[in-house]
Amino acid sequence: MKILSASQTRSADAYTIAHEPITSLDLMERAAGALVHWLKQKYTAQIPFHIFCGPGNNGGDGLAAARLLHQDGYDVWVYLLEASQNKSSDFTQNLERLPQAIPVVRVQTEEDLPAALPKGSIALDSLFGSGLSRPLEGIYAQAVAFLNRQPAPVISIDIPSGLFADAPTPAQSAVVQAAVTLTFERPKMAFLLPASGAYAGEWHVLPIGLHPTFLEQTDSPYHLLVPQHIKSLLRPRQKFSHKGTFGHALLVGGSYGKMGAITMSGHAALRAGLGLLTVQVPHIGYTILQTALPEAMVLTDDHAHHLTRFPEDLTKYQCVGIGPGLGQAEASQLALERLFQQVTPPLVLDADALNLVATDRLLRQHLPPHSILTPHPKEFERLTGPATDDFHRLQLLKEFCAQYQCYVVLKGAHTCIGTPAGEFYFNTTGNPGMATGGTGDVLTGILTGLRAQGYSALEACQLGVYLHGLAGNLAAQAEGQISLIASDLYKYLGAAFRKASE
Ligand SMILES: NC(=O)C1=CN([C@@H]2O[C@H](COP(=O)(O)OP(=O)(O)OC[C@H]3O[C@@H](n4cnc5c(N)ncnc54)[C@H](OP(=O)(O)O)[C@@H]3O)[C@@H](O)[C@H]2O)[C@@H](O)CC1
Ligand SMILES: Nc1ncnc2c1ncn2[C@@H]1O[C@H](COP(=O)(O)OP(=O)(O)O)[C@@H](O)[C@H]1O
Ligand SMILES: [K+]
Repeated sequence: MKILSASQTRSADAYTIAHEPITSLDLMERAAGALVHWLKQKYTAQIPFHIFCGPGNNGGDGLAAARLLHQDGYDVWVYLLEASQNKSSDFTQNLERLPQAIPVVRVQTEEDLPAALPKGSIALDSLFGSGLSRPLEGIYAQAVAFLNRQPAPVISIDIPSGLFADAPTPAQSAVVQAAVTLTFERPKMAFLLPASGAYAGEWHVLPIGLHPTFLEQTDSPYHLLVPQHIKSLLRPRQKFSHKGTFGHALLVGGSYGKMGAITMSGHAALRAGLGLLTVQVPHIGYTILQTALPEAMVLTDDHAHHLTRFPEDLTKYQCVGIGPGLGQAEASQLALERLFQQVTPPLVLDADALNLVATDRLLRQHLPPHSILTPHPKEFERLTGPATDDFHRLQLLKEFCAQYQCYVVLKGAHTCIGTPAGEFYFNTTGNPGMATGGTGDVLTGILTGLRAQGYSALEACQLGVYLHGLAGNLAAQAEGQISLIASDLYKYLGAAFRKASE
């Protein structure tokens, strides 16, 4: 699903108004109807709503929602913050349509704000939406500070006021801290990035029937991974298939004290449907692997504690995953240099393999094209240099993927897959329970297992990242987020495959 910029959203609104056709006022009515429908599912008419409206169409949404909630028997208070001269015409018309019975407070100075919102009420933030053109100041910033100190939960309409949809919001700006954001048609980029995403709280997308032709014809490099797409990628097993049908992968890693990482990757690769798995570990890992992962074949390095060489013949493997628990011994770095100078099967590089690539220019220069790299933000910035903000990090991601013709899985709450073609795919599954050691190793195993089965690099990244997060969600449902550990992810991977194919 494409993610649209604020200006594309404006064009989508305009296109819908012209081609459906529908008046702008009626489109706003539809948006407000979707908002109120959502609110009514969640809150009974005993809950009072305090609605803070700005001068633009976002404020217009708030006014229309106030009228609809009032008609449905809810207690509603409206606070008008319209210092701006440019009130939108839909705002003005919705103000005229506001029933007399709704109390309206005109807020021009801080003194006009109430001391506090009554206990048990909900605040709706419709101060500014995607039309925000500069940081909030004066009474608008004061209203934001007021909302942020209320115990009442704040529900933001379309986007937390003060947050830029698709550019960095300057530090120290006044931004509403929403408990929930109800956003129209598509999530905004800002929701997917760590610095800004926290303001949106839990966000829900409300479809408002923007014109499908516009959505189809508009190009965006930014995409969201959605269940329908994931389902379309999954390949069901055929009756006469055999283990050879599902690929043979090699996983390389593990070092003294870090054998768990490669063991978990191995479990995950097999649970991802892989036909055959060989794991290469340093000598001390032999018994550990044979015991903990009897389904895998094991090759041992001559060295007891770390990797010094890759197998001579790699042609029998359809994918090689390198990195979990690898360590950064000089001999391992040399082994990687030798590997990169030959023709290799598709590679998945993680953890210390990435750290070695980051410190060794030769390795970077010879990075085999179409490799999959799976850094967390710190590992990523070791590869590219520091990012000044989340949007700059995406720019670095784009440049890195283009320069090295590789796929980068930039891990986080909304993991982002960067591609050589300059596209970005944001994940929608996963939860903070997954912020625990070893979950990245599990992802490496899943990606290696999928790639070896013949999924393309992009397909493997999309499927792997989505299923890894979905397994995390299913594990959290059963075990809770706090107690979730990395091995739960491959325990629930089967359930994730089943759910994704429903
Ligand atoms: N039919 C449709 O189009 C639909 C639209 N929908 C809704 O519309 C919302 C977008 O509406 P919008 O474009 O009117 O923008 P919005 O954010 O309300 O305010 C812009 C106004 O604020 C002003 N302003 C900006 N920054 C400012 C600042 N820092 N401090 C002070 N003023 C500032 C700016 O003035 P200017 O920048 O020119 O000074 C302008 O006057 C969207 O999020 C969704 O909720 C839905 O109903 C679906 C149908
Ligand atoms: N808050 C979060 N929400 C969703 N997923 C998360 C969150 N925190 C971490 N994850 C996921 O957990 C994994 C952590 O990987 P990584 O940092 O490499 O861990 P490790 O090195 O311990 O294996 C990534 O796939 C990441 O997307
Ligand atoms: K808002």
